[in-house]
Amino acid sequence: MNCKLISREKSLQLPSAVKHACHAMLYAPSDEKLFSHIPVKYAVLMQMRFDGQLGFPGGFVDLSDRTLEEGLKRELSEELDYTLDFAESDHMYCHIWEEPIHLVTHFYTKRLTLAELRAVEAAAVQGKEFGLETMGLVRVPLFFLHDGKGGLPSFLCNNFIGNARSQLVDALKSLGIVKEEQLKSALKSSSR
Ligand SMILES: O=c1[nH]cnc2c1ncn2[C@H]1C[C@H](O)[C@@H](COP(=O)(O)OP(=O)(O)O)O1
Repeated sequence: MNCKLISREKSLQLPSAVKHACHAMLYAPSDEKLFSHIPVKYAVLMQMRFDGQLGFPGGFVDLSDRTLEEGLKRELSEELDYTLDFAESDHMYCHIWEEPIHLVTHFYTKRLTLAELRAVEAAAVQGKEFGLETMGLVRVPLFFLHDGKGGLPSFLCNNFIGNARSQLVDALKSLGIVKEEQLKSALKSSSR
């Protein structure tokens, strides 16, 4: 992937021709159980985009947005028909891309309650972008089936936009949602 880590501070000093896009991983602790006995532990949201790739909700920051977080809030409200506030502390990291356009992608994570996350899911299907820009929110299967492939390893075999796949893996690791060893094994089986 043709992108490099850059600090948030440096990214904001780049020339105005460089575009900024913000995307967010919404997640919630969950007491749900798969097949009534496998604890799910967390619900993590991604979305199926219009182009058939998986990514996180969000999009380009406009000149009218006073801050990155305001741009993210506006994009989420357009895409998901749900209003969520973001703080600078929700910013996880950002990357600069030189090809195909000069772009900085900012990645945020936001912890919700399960009730809030379900409200986001319910609102999204009513949103004006549902079935158009956004083909639907999906929960990331975080479990591992006995065959070693089903669950997270299979999910990681999908097509992801930009660096959304590594954003997902980094967030699952840094937030302690999936253990490092399990992530390594999921990445290994998904590359076979
Ligand atoms: O989830 C993502 N993670 C990293 N980069 C992403 C993600 N989704 C899109 N992108 C990149 C590639 C796109 O060209 C830009 C803008 O994003 P997009 O969501 O398509 O923007 P609009 O909704 O059209 O504003 O970011």
